Amino acid sequence: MSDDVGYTTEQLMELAGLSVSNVIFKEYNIKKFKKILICCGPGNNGGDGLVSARHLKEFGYDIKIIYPKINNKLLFTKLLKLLEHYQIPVVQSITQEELNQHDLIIDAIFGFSFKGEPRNPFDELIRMINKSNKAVISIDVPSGYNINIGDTTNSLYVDSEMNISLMLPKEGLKNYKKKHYLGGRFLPT
Ligand SMILES: NC(=O)C1=CN([C@@H]2O[C@H](COP(=O)(O)OP(=O)(O)OC[C@H]3O[C@@H](n4cnc5c(N)ncnc54)[C@H](O)[C@@H]3O)[C@@H](O)[C@H]2O)[C@H](O)CC1
Repeated sequence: MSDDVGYTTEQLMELAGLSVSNVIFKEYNIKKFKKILICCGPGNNGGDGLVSARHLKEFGYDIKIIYPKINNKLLFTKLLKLLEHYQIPVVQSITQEELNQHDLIIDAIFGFSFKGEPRNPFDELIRMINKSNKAVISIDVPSGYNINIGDTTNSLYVDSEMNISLMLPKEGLKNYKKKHYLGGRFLPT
């Protein structure tokens, strides 16, 4: 699959994961934020998380991935294989206590294809992230946000301190008040 400027999803994901890693390296001092947990969802947003894991490990961070619903498409199988080579642990469930042992949490659970309210097991994971009081950053959109209207009353979403939008900020982030980066591939207008 490719977009209208000829990049494959794999290439765009690689650019996205690299951009995310560069922002984290700039913003989160490696001594203070050594241990990073990357929470990956079942779609391409989760794929961005899997890519950034590899780059962040190259930068020197200790990385662990929680990936509750593994995507069986070839692209994801290849990404997981690479992570094995990098000796990055991938688990399918985590306790609150284990999650709290990290210095920084990356929310790569849902991006622009999220709909409705987060379902099991991601609802519980989002609650655990919000309970942790750790630094949390979101990729593309805070998971659980309605991408058209943002956070809605009573909705469950990741309360991150920073968002890294990919390509262009989504409509729902119009009133986003936290730190906000733009990364990934910039499409010509
Ligand atoms: N070409 C691009 O624009 C690129 C985008 N990138 C990133 O990919 C995401 C969008 O990816 P996509 O696969 O379309 O969807 P998501 O990752 O957002 O999630 C889909 C996944 O989630 C499940 N799901 C949806 N709603 C729920 C729910 N309420 N509860 C539980 N599960 C839900 C759904 O079934 C799917 O399995 C974009 O934001 C960027 O981060 C890449 O960078 C590549 C290029």
